[in-house]
Amino acid sequence: MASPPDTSKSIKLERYNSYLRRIHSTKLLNASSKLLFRVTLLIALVLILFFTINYPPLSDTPHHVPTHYHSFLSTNFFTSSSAIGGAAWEKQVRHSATPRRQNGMSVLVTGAAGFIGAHCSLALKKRGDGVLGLDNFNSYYDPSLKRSRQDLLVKHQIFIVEGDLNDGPLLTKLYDVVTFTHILHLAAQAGVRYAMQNPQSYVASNIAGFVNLLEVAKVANPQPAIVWASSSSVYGLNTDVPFSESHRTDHPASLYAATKKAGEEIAHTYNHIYGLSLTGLRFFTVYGPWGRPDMAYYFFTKAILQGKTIDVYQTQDEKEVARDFTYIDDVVKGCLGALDTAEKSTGSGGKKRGPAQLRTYNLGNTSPVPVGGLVSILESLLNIKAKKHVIKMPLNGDVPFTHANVSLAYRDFGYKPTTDLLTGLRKFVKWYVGYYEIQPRIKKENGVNTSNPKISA
Ligand SMILES: O=C(O)[C@H]1O[C@H](OP(=O)(O)OP(=O)(O)OC[C@H]2O[C@@H](n3ccc(=O)[nH]c3=O)[C@H](O)[C@@H]2O)[C@H](O)[C@@H](O)[C@H]1O
Repeated sequence: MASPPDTSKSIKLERYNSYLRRIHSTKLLNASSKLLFRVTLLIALVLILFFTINYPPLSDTPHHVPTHYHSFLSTNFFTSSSAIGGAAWEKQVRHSATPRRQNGMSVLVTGAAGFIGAHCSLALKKRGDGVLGLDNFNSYYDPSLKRSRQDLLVKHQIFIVEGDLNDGPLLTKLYDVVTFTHILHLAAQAGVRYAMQNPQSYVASNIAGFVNLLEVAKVANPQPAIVWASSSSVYGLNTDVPFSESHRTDHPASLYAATKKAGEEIAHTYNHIYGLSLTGLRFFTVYGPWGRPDMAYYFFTKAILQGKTIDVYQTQDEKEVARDFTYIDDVVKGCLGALDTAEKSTGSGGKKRGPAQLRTYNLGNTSPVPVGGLVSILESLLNIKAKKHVIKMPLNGDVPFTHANVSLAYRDFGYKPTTDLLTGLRKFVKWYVGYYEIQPRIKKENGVNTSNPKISA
């Protein structure tokens, strides 16, 4: 009989093989679960990234501008202040916007850290109206000047929200917190000549930004009355003098002027369709303390003090170029007059309920001065002879002259400019040398001293 086969070896082998299979399958399982874990992690990260980019939380970021506007906005736009949307922030917003007098207004001032915006904000606050500022603090000119204006406003309990006109959710949020009775819309891309360098910034602020503001205002309940900054530049190459509101404005000389003119047409549309009360103010070369460094009177002062040459423009036929320079305090009175006489908007729920007020006014000085005259006044106030380089005006959007007829503004809200160029520039120079801590060779008899002057609004 054959001996039975020795199975012990094959059983051992089988057990060993099964052990190896188990180890192998466990390893496989481990490897596949690791892979699964990594893939899940990656998907989660991608999803988080996607939602963060497309739906940024309102409360976490002060600036949430639609991505397609990013290219229009200056890099400085992204400087941040306190987080928007929190309880502390809402408290500041409410406090700033609450009027302190009976029947006072609650005004949203856009461009509040700007030249005219800062002066108007102070004037409104001083008489007991509530003011909330909005400004993007862009770097078109030295933002530290805007910060200094902000410091001044903060001292007067005026809070400026740091944000952009194109930020719809932010504007909506402001309306959720405050029932504004009025908007004084002064935020804009200003400057005639800069439009050749950065045309898109004019479209972004003066057209897209304005439309965005009106879109939010039209659905507000109640709708606010809006007073906003147009410009004397809309008269373009008009030769009828003085410029009256009924004159032609369809031949602008710069893109800046064209965007302001577009603003006037846009205002007409929102008034017509939605019953928004709209008043456009055509400002004529506004100057004064805390002014804009991109304007001629300002950078001429700087250049004269530094002994640098200034370009003084002439027309092509060698005539003097002239401007109806208007002092800031006069313009502030005009802005407040326009706000005081603005009628209520008539729409509600985004629908017009009746005809609403639509107005346009010149706010000028009614007495043009040639640029040469401006330079002579500065020479005399600074007691320094300017190094003048008289050249023909380059084709840069400038117009040869401006001259306002202000009878409409006088009739409707008593607008009457009272400051001549010498008086206004004296106040400007006094502020300038104080602000920049300059000790110029200023004649005492010019009434300019170097003590640090206060804003005169
Ligand atoms: O009323 C307005 O709606 C506009 O006013 C202002 O524009 P303008 O009236 O052009 O003021 P501004 O630049 O100070 O030039 C003053 C004079 O100096 C001449 N000028 C200028 C530069 C130069 O180098 N040389 C020179 O002679 C120049 O030819 C001009 O005659 C605002 O900037 C603008 O934002 C808008 O608000």
